[in-house]
Amino acid sequence: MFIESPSIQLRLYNEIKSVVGDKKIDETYVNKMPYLNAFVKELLRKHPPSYILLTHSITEPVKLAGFDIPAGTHVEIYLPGIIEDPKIWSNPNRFDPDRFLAGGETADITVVTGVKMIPFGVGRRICPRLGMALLHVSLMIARMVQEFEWRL
Ligand code: HEM
Repeated sequence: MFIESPSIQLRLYNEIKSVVGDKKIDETYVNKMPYLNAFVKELLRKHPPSYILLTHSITEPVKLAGFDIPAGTHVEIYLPGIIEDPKIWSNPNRFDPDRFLAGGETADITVVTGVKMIPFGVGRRICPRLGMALLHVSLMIARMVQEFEWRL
């Protein structure tokens, strides 16, 4: 997304430059970069690596969104139902890291305080390596932007 948007790429680059200088970015800097963190969050909101989470099997009859689901049913969670819902997000189809900055929208990716954004799933089977994944995605993006200027 930063390749399509030079202004986003420039903000990422400027933040890296101001925090890291000429050193190579490593994991110790990632928490000091609010724009990078907002960018990665928006990336996982708008373009989660998988649009359908892992299948879950219903162990006892349950009502979901008004539907009676019998035990034994396999349930697929389709993320665009949440990602594209204007009741949940303002301008949901717009890629906009700023939505997470300056008191704007919030989303708890660990899903402790609410289910709004679930690229890593939710509940007991939530991705156990969520922290490691966030760090690696952040570092990959930051290194790409630090080393090169990307164009379409
Ligand atoms: C951006 C990267 C990643 C994303 C988006 C992601 C997403 C997910 C999702 C959606 C699930 C299913 C949760 C559910 O059942 O509802 C999951 C499960 C899992 N993930 Fe990840 N994951 C990522 C990276 C990783 C990494 C780096 C590791 C390990 C080093 C990992 C290990 C696992 C394991 C072991 C499970 C199964 C957990 C269980 O069923 O109890 N994931 N992940």
